[in-house]
Amino acid sequence: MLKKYAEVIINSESVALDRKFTYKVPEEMMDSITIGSKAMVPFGQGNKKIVAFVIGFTETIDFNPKLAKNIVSISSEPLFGEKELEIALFIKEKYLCRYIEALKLFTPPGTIKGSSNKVKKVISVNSSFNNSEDYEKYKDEIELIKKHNGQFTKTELNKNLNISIYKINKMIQKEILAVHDTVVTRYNDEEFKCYKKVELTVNQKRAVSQILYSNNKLFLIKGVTGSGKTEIYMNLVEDALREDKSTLFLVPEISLTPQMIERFKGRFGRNVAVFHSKLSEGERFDEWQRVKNGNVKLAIGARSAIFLPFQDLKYIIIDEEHEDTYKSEQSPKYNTRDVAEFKSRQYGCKVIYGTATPSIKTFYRSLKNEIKLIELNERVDGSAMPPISIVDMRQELKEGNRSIFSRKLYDAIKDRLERKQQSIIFLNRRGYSTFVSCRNCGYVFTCDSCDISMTYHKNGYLVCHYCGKTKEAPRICPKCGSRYVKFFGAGTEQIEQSIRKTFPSAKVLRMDVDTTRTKNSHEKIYNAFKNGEADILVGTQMISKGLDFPNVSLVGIVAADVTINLPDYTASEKGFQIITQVAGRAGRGKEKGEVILQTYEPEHSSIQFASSYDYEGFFKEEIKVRNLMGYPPFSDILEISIIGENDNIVQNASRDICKGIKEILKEYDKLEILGPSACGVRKIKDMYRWQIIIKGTTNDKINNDIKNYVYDIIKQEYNGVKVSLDVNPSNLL
Ligand SMILES: Nc1ncnc2c1ncn2[C@@H]1O[C@H](COP(=O)(O)OP(=O)(O)OP(=O)(O)O)[C@@H](O)[C@H]1O
Ligand SMILES: [Zn+2]
Repeated sequence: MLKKYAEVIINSESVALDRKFTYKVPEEMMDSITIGSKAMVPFGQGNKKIVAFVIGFTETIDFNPKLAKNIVSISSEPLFGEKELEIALFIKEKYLCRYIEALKLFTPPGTIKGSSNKVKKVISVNSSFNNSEDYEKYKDEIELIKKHNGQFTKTELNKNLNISIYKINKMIQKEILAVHDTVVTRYNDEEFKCYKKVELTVNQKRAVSQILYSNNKLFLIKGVTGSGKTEIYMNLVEDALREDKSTLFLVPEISLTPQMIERFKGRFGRNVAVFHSKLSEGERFDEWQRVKNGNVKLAIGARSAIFLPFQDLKYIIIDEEHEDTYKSEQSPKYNTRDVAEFKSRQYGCKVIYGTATPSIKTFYRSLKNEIKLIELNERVDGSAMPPISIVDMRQELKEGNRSIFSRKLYDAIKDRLERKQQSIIFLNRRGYSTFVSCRNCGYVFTCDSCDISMTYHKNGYLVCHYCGKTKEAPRICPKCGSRYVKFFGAGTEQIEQSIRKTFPSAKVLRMDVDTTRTKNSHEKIYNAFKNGEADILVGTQMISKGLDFPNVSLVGIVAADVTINLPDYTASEKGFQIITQVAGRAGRGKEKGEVILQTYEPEHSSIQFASSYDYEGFFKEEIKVRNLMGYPPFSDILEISIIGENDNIVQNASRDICKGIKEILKEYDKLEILGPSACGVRKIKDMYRWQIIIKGTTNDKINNDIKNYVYDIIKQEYNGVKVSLDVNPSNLL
């Protein structure tokens, strides 16, 4: 086709501009313009030049050709290719986002703004230099610099090799030294200790060859904690490398632990790209380029790494498959699993899901043979799974124990301290006390901006975990003036404090959002615990997965109830998963492991099944409930959130929208429309939140019809209100 006209998407967040625009391609550009070209185009009345992305070509247009404007210029290299465009369009349709949002997923970080390689001016000895008189004079410096040719800048030479700036300048003047630009690598180039290859167990070998030789494209490795899944992944990476092909290894953000990177870089060398949200834009740019240039054949990354520009993928591995973080919560609200499977269809690569506790949906798909199931039911060393004993905390209270620790957990911690073994104490709640209330009138201290109680932190402040607002902890109730202000519930801070008090000799570390804010803090805590500098690690879900410390023989779950009681249809699933995962941290070395689980609801099915490591039992029961209630995997969910500053207006808008949607969906009697109702947390950051939920067998067309309708009514009638749509959100809170 002649590239007479180009269809472009304007780089703008405005909903009104969310469509294709057509521009004329000047003749001199016809050869170089392609899909993915970044173009400058004149726009609007004033013909202001703005950035746009080329997504297609056409020979005819449906308006007066005289009105077609010319593209002004294009970038020398396209930012994305046809395959990437296909995925972007898939995401736009399925996850109801705008063109530009979907396209931006594929543009290298910062390139729209004009980021580029970082260069610095380094110095080396001029290759043509041969003046013996000068050589004698500067002999020492020349020899020194030669050893580090092209490595240092002027100031670095001065600092590292102790040569005066004056001398350096002089030598440059005399053309002994030459200055030139070099690209600075902004990725971590650290060398890691070799992570030795091991002989695979029979089960691991079987898993690897099933993946290698089967015609299936999708696999689920369901392997108990400590069954050696990582080693299987590494064998796949090697298999790809043998053919000079690439592997993408995805992990949840919080599992992107130093341990993981250490292992992969220790096995495969420095040429491993690492990609996650804590990197700076420059670092992300450089990693992106390394992949694009084919300089790395393996990337480890969190969700967004799925968009790295690999063209020769053989495997996409998704570790801890059950994790929520594979679903994006911001627009585009894509599900990484869907994108991976789309890529599999495009490139023919295999997708491997791995976890000890598959999500209900993925396991269900494996039973229907959409995904090939591979099971590993034993730990690598054949050791038993650490037994989980349940402690009923109601009974403890009855018998006069008011402490956070049951007697059993107390004894176990004490025992490990004596035997110089390590313990992990888990509580999925940070802070000191979960909420503060007045015993006299019942007043609960809540955040002014959010409909949520504030958490007491040890520094004497109340903190809102939704918006981060703080206020000084009160002594007197602001409502009734009483002095009986009491702190309820425990968080990780209090656990830490409590352990320090009860076991003064114990060395304790804490890992949660509050202790890992700075860049390398996570790594420091991890290393300290690994090196045996502490006896006890206290933490939230951050410590629940992936960690492999052989000296940990005790895991204490302080209050399992926290994880199973969220008002959401996935609560049981999440509860089961997290208990199993944390329990799996125990007994991974020579010592036998033990898990003590404290709860007020020992009869809860998640707790019962988890305590006997009975995934199948749990699944059977949960899938029944889902079927009965019509929840996924038996339906799809479209969640429409309506958000605004004024609760009344938000409610009114929600009702109107709901009415309209009922009208649109009236032929689809199998779809259930729930709401409008206030969200689980009704107000966050001063914004009121309502939701409408559509449940049933929806499809892209229905969803897009609803999207268009909703955006229209908002535009026309409810200017101050925002809506967002989410397809199969990971929870409905
Ligand atoms: N074939 C093997 N021989 C000896 N040791 C092995 C072998 N495979 C794995 N290991 C070791 O077993 C331990 C557990 O493996 P790994 O961390 O991969 O488990 P996992 O299945 O990923 O568990 P989790 O789900 O808890 O993360 C590691 O210390 C690993 O080095
Ligand atoms: Zn708040």
